[in-house]
Amino acid sequence: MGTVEAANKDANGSILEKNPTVVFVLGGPGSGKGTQCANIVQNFGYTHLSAGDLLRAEIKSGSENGTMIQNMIKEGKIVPSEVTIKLLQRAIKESGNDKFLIDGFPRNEENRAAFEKVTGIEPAFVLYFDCPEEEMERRLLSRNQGREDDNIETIRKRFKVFLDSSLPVINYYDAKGKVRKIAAARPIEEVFESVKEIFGQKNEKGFKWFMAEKAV
Ligand SMILES: Nc1ncnc2c1ncn2[C@@H]1O[C@H](COP(=O)(O)OP(=O)(O)OP(=O)(O)O)[C@@H](O)[C@H]1O
Ligand SMILES: Nc1ccn([C@@H]2O[C@H](COP(=O)(O)O)[C@@H](O)[C@H]2O)c(=O)n1
Ligand SMILES: [Mg+2]
Repeated sequence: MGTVEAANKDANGSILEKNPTVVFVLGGPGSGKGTQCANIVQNFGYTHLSAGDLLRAEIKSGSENGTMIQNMIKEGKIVPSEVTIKLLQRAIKESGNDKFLIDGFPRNEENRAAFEKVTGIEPAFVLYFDCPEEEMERRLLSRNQGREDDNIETIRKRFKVFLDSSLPVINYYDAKGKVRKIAAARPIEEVFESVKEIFGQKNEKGFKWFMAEKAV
């Protein structure tokens, strides 16, 4: 199968109608990915797909994978890619859109390689919210959304997984010139001003392509 066909394969191996634009939104737990994605959706017409939200919805749906997912999330561990990618592909197909913010994915090398292999999709770029742990910890402990993983014990495990498994994925994309790094330890509106600079400027492919070596 050629690249274009591979790029359009869905969860069942059938061919998707569109070849979507994908932006991966990465950053540590509590760095503000979900908050900023909501702003991007309002301003730039993307569909926001949070891998964590899709996994939590899968638990609630009573799926056969529910208990396994719940246990992984409680431990801050990464759910096998096969499960998460199926959820993402289904959401992409059901959205009817062709522009996606994929938030919290890929979280490790297995996520990254499996998504590329199964879908053939390369991200347009990777938005990386860079935030110190102390700030992320403060935010998570006062989020109050009833998440089972927003307790200090699980938060520490999530930070370790981020450093050990997720940062290498960000470094992988950085080496390909695809990372747009944002200094995230600022007020929400200020962070969004930097985000807008990245989404607001376009070239013939729809984006301003540049090397963001420093956080904007
Ligand atoms: N720039 C900011 N300044 C202060 N608080 C913020 C900022 N951005 C987000 N928050 C708050 O911090 C908490 C975490 O934000 P958010 O849920 O967007 O993070 P996240 O990166 O999606 O986290 P997770 O990976 O755990 O899903 C929320 O309560 C949110 O309101
Ligand atoms: N690619 C992913 C994304 C998330 N998880 C699990 O969900 C938890 C919460 O994710 P958030 O993005 O909402 O913080 C995360 O700690 C993982 O347990 C995953 O397995 N794979
Ligand atoms: Mg989130």
